[in-house]
Amino acid sequence: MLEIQHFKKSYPTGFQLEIDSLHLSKGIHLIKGENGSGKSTLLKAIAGIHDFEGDIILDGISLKKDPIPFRKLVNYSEAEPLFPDFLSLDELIAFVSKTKGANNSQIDSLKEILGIGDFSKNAISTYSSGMLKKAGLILAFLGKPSLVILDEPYTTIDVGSQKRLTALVKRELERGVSFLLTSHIADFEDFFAYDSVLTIADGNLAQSHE
Ligand SMILES: Nc1ncnc2c1ncn2[C@@H]1O[C@H](COP(=O)(O)OP(=O)(O)OP(=O)(O)O)[C@@H](O)[C@H]1O
Repeated sequence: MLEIQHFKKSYPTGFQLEIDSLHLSKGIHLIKGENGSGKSTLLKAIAGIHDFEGDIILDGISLKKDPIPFRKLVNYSEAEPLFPDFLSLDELIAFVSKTKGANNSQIDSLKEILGIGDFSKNAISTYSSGMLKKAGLILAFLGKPSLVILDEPYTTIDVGSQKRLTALVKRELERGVSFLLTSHIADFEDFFAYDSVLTIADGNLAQSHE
């Protein structure tokens, strides 16, 4: 499903993450690591958000050679999502739905699952932290992604929404969507039957198969 080749990302602060070669099979994968170890750095690169050395290939499509078709296949929910304050979530959903090919029935169903009520009509500037997280999450499920990246998906959302999110991830997995997740929740390793666990430490990544 996903191949990472000769990956290197460094920041002016001196932080560097290097992955010579990594293969992720179709399914669900967990990324673990301490604060500041480089999890979000890797996820942003896979989502095509920031530059890096090397290449990432999803379903045979190279991010470096074919960035637009690649990005159509990847959906990403940030740990701390930021959106323009003056837009409403409904406006964001309409925009992303056009690019990702989502229809109204998918939008309505995702809104119900994630507990997104009338607040989606209001400007982002009025949202609580949980509402903001739900905004990021719904956008990550729109259309027909091959890979959904969820960075800290459970932070700040209420317990009912957490349970429905878990069921949603399991349903989409059965439909053939792959997932890459991070979480600092203590027993998160028990939430899903991961196909592999990736551990980042000291700028390097190790993979173990469950
Ligand atoms: N835009 C940036 N510019 C410079 N340094 C950055 C930038 N983003 C992240 N870093 C640095 O890169 C390192 C890895 O950060 P990253 O956000 O990937 O960690 P993380 O594993 O996701 O952490 P956390 O668990 O706290 O979310 C940190 O040392 C951080 O300070």
